[in-house]
Amino acid sequence: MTAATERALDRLAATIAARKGADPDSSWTAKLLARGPEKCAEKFGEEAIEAIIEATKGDRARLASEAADVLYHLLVMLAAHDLTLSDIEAELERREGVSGLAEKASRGAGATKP
Ligand SMILES: N=c1c2ncn([C@@H]3O[C@H](COP(=O)(O)OP(=O)(O)OP(=O)(O)O)[C@@H](O)[C@H]3O)c2ncn1[C@@H]1O[C@H](COP(=O)(O)O)[C@@H](O)[C@H]1O
Repeated sequence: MTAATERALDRLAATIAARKGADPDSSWTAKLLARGPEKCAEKFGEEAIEAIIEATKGDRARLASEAADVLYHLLVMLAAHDLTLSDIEAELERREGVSGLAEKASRGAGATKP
């Protein structure tokens, strides 16, 4: 991830946080949040499936567009649960340096295929 992408993600997260409690008629984000956490999760799921479909087709531009939808809807779903990008970054930092293979072995999960 480039520094520019990080900044865009931070700005988007801040915009989404600012939409909490805003007038639903003034903003798509506010409208989605007003419909509740379950609706936000449903929309995230729909966008994830659209990204999966594009990933199987090989059109990188369309996949990038769908991936942007996924990130936006992920942040909205997290905001619906009062989770911030910082919360997720803290979890990612906690995992840094721990191989997925080692983590899996520590849980006694034997499979070696992803
Ligand atoms: N990044 C996004 C973003 N990505 C997707 N979307 C919206 O998410 C909606 C998805 O709805 P739908 O699933 O119905 O649309 P669809 O995926 O095209 O599906 P179909 O219509 O094909 O069924 C669309 O209206 C998109 O415009 C977004 N809406 C807002 N943002 C960001 O959030 C900011 C604040 O937006 P508002 O809250 O609307 O002010 C914006 O400035 C943007 O930076």
